[in-house]
Amino acid sequence: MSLLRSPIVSRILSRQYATHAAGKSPTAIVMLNMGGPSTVEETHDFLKNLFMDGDLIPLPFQRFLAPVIARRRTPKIEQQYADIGGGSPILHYTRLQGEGMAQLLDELHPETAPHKAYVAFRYARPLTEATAREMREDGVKRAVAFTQYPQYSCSTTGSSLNELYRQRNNSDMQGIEWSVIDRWGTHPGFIEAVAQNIEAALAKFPVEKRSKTVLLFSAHSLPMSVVNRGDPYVLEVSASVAGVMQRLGHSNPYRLVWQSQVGPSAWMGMQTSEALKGLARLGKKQVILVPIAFTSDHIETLYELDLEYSKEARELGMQVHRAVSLNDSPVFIRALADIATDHLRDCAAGKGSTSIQMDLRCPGCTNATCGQQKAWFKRGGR
Ligand SMILES: C=CC1=C(C)c2cc3[nH]c(cc4nc(cc5[nH]c(cc1n2)c(C)c5CCC(=O)O)C(CCC(=O)O)=C4C)c(C)c3C=C
Ligand SMILES: [Fe+2]
Ligand SMILES: [Fe+2]
Repeated sequence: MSLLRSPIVSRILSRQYATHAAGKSPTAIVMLNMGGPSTVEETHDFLKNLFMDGDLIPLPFQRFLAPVIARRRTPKIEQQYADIGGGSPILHYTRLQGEGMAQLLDELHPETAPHKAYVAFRYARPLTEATAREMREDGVKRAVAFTQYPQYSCSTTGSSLNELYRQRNNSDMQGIEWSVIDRWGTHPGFIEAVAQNIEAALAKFPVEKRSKTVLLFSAHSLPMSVVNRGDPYVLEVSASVAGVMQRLGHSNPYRLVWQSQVGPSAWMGMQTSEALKGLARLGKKQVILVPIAFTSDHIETLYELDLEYSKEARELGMQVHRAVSLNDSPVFIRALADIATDHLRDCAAGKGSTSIQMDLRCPGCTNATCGQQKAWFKRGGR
């Protein structure tokens, strides 16, 4: 079937036509995430943008060092994207999730309809500038910055919000009223979607082995320098794990471990790969790996968990399955729509344009942009 004739594409086109015909500018729901290279060739630009980001990796002489590090790292990471099928699926799934969410939102919150999902990535296309251009062309006057990181960190959601703030004087951004959905790691719909994927993975083990299977929740680690300045990410990931375990009725033993450390500094542990080795040594050989801090597949699930760690674990005689990522889960897409609905209702009720928690900077934060950004969003982006 040609792409243009597929039911999902024709539904989206007819919604866009209806919006245009009604002459009403859409309420923009801007899906913020880091992004990933959609093709292997985009890997270098992705890494360069990533290492240029002082909110994620503050480097001395950043403008000079970042391109050097990116170039050196590119061949290894290109190979990893080639090994997972030729690129990151983040854009594919973010668009799918956003379009599904916007459709549900039109029904759940008709007061602000029509809704249109936009994607603004921090390090890969579409970058914030391109998204802002698209929003101006659509005549957007009201926008919700909706982080796609369930748990807040200054190095992830904070970085995306700082970038939106830096772009505020861009002519495409003028006249837009903003509000922010800055975290949602304990939302019941998110918890339910993760729990259902764990149950499906548990079903792969024979009934008599199921309750002994260890659930190993794995999240991208953070440098200890970030944790120690009071970043809320570790606390919020832990809260997500607690929520999932409560929903599962504490049916299994579990741990939260951390993956994907980069570079020589100290990072939050225990590392996922070490935890698997430790469990093998203790004779706990049935494990389910559960990605808990990302909403779609990416290099950390498809390469690190599925290819690297699972292979190592099998060599230690372990049986390891991975809970699938949220990707196209309808339960998750409904959760996104519910989160956005609650937010739009709260805004209409005058309850503020960000969460109360977003107002509080990390006690050790010395990044002036963080403070200015929070104040700007609190004023509705004015
Ligand atoms: C919640 C998720 C993530 C946090 C927190 C996070 C922090 C963080 N990351 C780096 C450095 C790198 N991350 C890289 C890739 C990458 N990171 C995440 C998520 C989080 N990062 C994802 C989903 C991805 C992959 C994207 C995809 O596959 O599409 C990379 C590039 C890959 C590599 O070179 O290894 C780097 C570098 C730091 C320093 C950091 C906290 C400060
Ligand atoms: Fe990362
Ligand atoms: Fe900060």
